[in-house]
Amino acid sequence: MKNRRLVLIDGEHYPDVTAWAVERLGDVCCAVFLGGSEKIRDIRDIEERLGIPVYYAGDYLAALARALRENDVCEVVDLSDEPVLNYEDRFRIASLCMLHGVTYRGADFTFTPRPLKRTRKPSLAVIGTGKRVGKTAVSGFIARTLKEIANPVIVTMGRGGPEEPELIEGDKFEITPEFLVKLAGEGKHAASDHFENALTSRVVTIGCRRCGGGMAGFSFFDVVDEGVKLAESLPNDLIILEGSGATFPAYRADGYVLMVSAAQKPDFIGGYFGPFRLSLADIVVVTMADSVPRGRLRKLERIILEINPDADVHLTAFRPRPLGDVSGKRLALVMTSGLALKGARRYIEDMGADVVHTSDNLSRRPALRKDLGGFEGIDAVAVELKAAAVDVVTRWALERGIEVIYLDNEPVNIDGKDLRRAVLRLGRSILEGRG
Ligand SMILES: Nc1ncnc2c1ncn2[C@@H]1O[C@H](COP(=O)(O)OP(=O)(O)OP(=O)(O)O)[C@@H](O)[C@H]1O
Ligand SMILES: O=C(O)[C@@H](COP(=O)(O)O)OP(=O)(O)O
Repeated sequence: MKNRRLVLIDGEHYPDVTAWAVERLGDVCCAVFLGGSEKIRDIRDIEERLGIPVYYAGDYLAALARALRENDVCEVVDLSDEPVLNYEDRFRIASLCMLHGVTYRGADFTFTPRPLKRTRKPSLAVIGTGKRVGKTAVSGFIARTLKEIANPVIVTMGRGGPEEPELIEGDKFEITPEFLVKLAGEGKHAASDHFENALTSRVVTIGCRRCGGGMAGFSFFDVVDEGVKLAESLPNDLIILEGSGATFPAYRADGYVLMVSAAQKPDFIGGYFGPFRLSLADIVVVTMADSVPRGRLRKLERIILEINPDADVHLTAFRPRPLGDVSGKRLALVMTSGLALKGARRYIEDMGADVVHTSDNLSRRPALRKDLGGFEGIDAVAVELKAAAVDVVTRWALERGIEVIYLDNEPVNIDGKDLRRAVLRLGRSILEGRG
């Protein structure tokens, strides 16, 4: 029965002290010995004193993983402490507990995962280690790629999403600037991910709302369950579950693609709850890999493969994919960051555009409005469908009769591998595995 406890113990406590704590806890089915030898002679002494199985291995995480596989526990209680465990150790243990869906509780902390539900239809989760790491860009790429073998629907969960799941039949109608400005006029976040995915990939999308995000990746409140229920009722045969920021839907998907930005602090990938997300991943897409030195990329790859040796790691960069013709036009180019702008500008100019104005303030409305004031003599504005792209930029352009060309970000491999083939392989294994 799932209300039993596993305790973490060490040799820095006298066996009598550990036994006393186990007695006070109650309902303990087994223990994992983490190390330390100061106050014990032999692990078998502890096992005899406690009268429960004690798991032990050179690598305590391996011992804990085995104990969790072999025992149906609801929580792991940490009766250890410094110097056997430090902060890094505890976050590695916490990640493993989240992966197994069990609570990790210590003297002054508790990490509790949300139960991961299963979708009835085959599902693929597209999650990330942070905001703007490329989930939406890659999720759209995945949807366009898997349209070759499936009929996908993308369920998103943005902080600007609707209270009731909103169905956008991106496969049936073209999303225009006028349509989006009308939505913004109704008070909606018209740059929300479900609009962006429908626009860039011409697939069915369902927008949901979430508020708050924990450290392991769970949102505080969301309406994803209702969104998945709607997706299950549609004729689509594959559900793509897109995360938001560093949170992701509380579902055990059939496959995972994890986005990691090369620009993020390595500690956030290899530490805290990075190992939890990395352990879920079938494919790890390192985005913006062209914006950091090779040595840093190699270090990031080492971190990823040490934690998940089976992950298929792809080093990628983004290339702008205008959803309209930019050639021969005098353009204002508007994006969310200076790095993005620098990366995209030359590709847009190689397509024959004359970029005469730029702004990297798409997420900073006052500065963006100031930049717009200086956009003179342009034929069109090219803008990502994010942040203030509709309620500020698109509205400004339409009021002046200026064309709006939305930009998608297309992931391209810079490591000689083929992300498209990897996605097709994963998609096929999910469909066949659940077919
Ligand atoms: N060459 C580049 N270098 C750095 N950043 C880039 C480059 N090209 C595009 N970008 C940025 O990468 C980001 C990818 O955004 P995207 O919305 O796909 O991420 P996300 O993880 O889905 O974000 P959110 O959590 O907001 O949904 C965009 O903000 C884009 O401006
Ligand atoms: O509200 C949404 O759908 C997304 C995208 O909106 P922008 O960030 O692009 O404005 O925000 P998220 O909460 O995922 O960061």
